[in-house]
Amino acid sequence: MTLRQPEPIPFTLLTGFLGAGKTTLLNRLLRDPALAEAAVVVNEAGEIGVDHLLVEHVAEGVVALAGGCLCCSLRGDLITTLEDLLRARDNGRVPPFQRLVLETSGLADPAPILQTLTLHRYLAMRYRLESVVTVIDAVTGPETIAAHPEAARQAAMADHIVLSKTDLATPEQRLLTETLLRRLAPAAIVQDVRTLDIAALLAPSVVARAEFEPLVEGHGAIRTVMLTSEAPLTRASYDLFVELLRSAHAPKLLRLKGLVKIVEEPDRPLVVQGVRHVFAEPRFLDRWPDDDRRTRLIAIGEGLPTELLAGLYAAFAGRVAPDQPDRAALLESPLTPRGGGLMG
Ligand SMILES: Nc1nc2c(ncn2[C@@H]2O[C@H](COP(=O)(O)OP(=O)(O)OP(=O)(O)O)[C@@H](O)[C@H]2O)c(=O)[nH]1
Repeated sequence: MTLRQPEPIPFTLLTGFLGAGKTTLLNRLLRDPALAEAAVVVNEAGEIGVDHLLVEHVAEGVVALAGGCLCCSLRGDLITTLEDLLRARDNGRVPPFQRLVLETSGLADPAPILQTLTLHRYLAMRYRLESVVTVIDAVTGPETIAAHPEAARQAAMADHIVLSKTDLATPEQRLLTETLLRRLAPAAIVQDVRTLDIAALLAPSVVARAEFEPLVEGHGAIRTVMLTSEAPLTRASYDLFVELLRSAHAPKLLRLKGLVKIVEEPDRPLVVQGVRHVFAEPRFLDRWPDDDRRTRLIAIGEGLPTELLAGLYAAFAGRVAPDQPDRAALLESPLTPRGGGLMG
């Protein structure tokens, strides 16, 4: 009697630069019946990830791989995670998921991740790479690609590109992004997120993917700072904290995201979502996604001094809602760096 090889599980790599819209897209995909039986692995560069908390709907099927970047320090962890998932599936400890989606951190170079998965004998037998889906911000895409080699690689390795923020882009910005993508990824199928065809997005790639050597390890001067705090902020202090970060440091603050503990709403965390100077309207989750009820913020920027972000947060957490004179004082405070400050 011969043992039948199990069918390989289709696997989609979801990538895109910091804040491009990967998690937003993932949440949308996971609501689609085509992905109802998917396992999801989310990687983040911070010591403690928050992205997996922001992935809705599949709380139990989401595995977070935080603590480093998959393309640098976490390759071994990725192998272990994917092996563990298979074992749990084979033993019936998790439902027999029919697809794997791996969301990379925004700074990941996809090449070493693909190499890890395609060169590993067992994983290559059990998972079949179906496509690389790259999310590109239609507003900031060209600027990001010009400044960050990781972003250029993510675009160049895509089978499918999803253009996000097309609702915000001017016709000129969009044209510039599309023109650049035609040069960088001529074979990729480009879709607007607003008119997304999910079936087409999940279809196996038919174009042979070019081989890429991994980038040199590390991501230059980009650093991730994780802030955790028991101390809650009042809603007014939160608004001021963000206003300060945004006005004084946005040029070098690539990403700020996480959950904030708010005095007035102890049972619901406030979700912070900032990409450069653009901050989404903050919203409360219905409840804390896990037992950890601390503020957890991740800031990613060029040369971020941890102490300053923590100091700024502490300055706001330590006071009740500042009134106008206090606010003026804070804006003048030495904690409020200017010209090459927090991120400089
Ligand atoms: N207007 C608009 N906002 C969007 C769109 N896609 C994402 N966003 C917003 O952009 C911000 C970042 O989105 P995320 O989905 O968290 O981006 P990400 O790529 O997962 O971010 P990282 O994991 O930090 O790299 C959030 O505030 C989203 O609501 C879009 O198509 N239009």
